[in-house]
Amino acid sequence: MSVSVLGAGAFGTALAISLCGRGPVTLWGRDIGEMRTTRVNAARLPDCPLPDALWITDDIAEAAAATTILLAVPMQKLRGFLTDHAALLQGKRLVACCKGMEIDTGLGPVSIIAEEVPTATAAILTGPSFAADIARGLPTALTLGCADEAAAKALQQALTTENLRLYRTVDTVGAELGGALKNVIAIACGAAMGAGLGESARAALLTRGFAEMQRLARTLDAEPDTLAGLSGFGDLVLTCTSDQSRNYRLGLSIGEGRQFDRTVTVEGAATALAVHALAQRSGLDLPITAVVAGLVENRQDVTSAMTSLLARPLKEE
Ligand SMILES: NC(=O)C1=CN([C@@H]2O[C@H](COP(=O)(O)OP(=O)(O)OC[C@H]3O[C@@H](n4cnc5c(N)ncnc54)[C@H](O)[C@@H]3O)[C@@H](O)[C@H]2O)C=CC1
Ligand SMILES: O=C(CO)COP(=O)(O)O
Repeated sequence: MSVSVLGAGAFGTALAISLCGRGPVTLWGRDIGEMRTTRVNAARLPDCPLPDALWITDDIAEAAAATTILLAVPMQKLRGFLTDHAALLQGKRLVACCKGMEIDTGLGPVSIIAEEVPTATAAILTGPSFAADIARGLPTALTLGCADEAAAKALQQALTTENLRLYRTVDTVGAELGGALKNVIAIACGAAMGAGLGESARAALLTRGFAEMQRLARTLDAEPDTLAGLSGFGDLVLTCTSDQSRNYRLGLSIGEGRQFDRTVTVEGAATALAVHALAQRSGLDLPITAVVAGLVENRQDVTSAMTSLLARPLKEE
């Protein structure tokens, strides 16, 4: 199975480095700059030399010749990317590596692949993993979601490396939701920590955030077990507790009243708006998501957000 990674940002580069442990890999990027000559992604992973087995190209047709293609572009860019290159991607195994829900439709990456490249086998790779950890060869466990069980098994075999252990599921909706929503809750946790509300407040937000993830998952017919796994609970814990996370750091800056660099990829901001709109359409109660949507749109500050959460009617856990 030949493998290419499309998108040479932090995550795409890290996955490509790791997969080189199994054989040659092609990495495509529109901004590969000097990567080909310096053999390092200086902008994203400056301390991680690129292995010899990694072929870097800006020729999308060359990269799309592989049978298995990892899509590592940001969530809100995925549909446009697929539309632009659909002819090259028909019939391939396409593995989404982005986390989030599309702001205009509320759809996750697997659904978007199915809409834009209907002849492809759509899968998702998600779970607790910082690009820098993967690129350095640190042990990482991820979820590979694909509705076609045979394809899921084949992809699990093909994409597992010495340090990257993949579990598989056919519940792609659950896998998508976990990765999307944990970023929203991480913004909430960062905001609470940035505002000095303390570790207990963070634990409460993380736990009640997990309840929101499960509530939405039930509504969308995802498996509760998937949400309790790496792609849900696992990634929630990682992202809500580490300032390596850009979503958590955006929250911190909101809580501290600092500006945040809006060019940084922070998937939870758009996803909060997408999920909040979805919740309003379906009459679903997702209060933490609602306040995060308010925070990222500057409609609310952290103090009023916390006050509104604490003033909610008392209920059974
Ligand atoms: N960085 C990390 O630790 C992890 C990231 N992810 C996910 O991976 C996805 C990508 O994130 P990162 O690689 O970290 O972001 P990044 O900001 O480092 O890289 C994004 C890359 O996508 C490229 N890109 C943007 N729009 C494009 C378009 N229209 N066509 C082609 N290329 C385009 C950019 O040029 C850039 O190279 C996100 O959904 C993120 O949630 C998942 C797990 C870990
Ligand atoms: O998804 C991630 C870890 O699993 C990376 O988190 P950030 O996008 O918040 O940096």
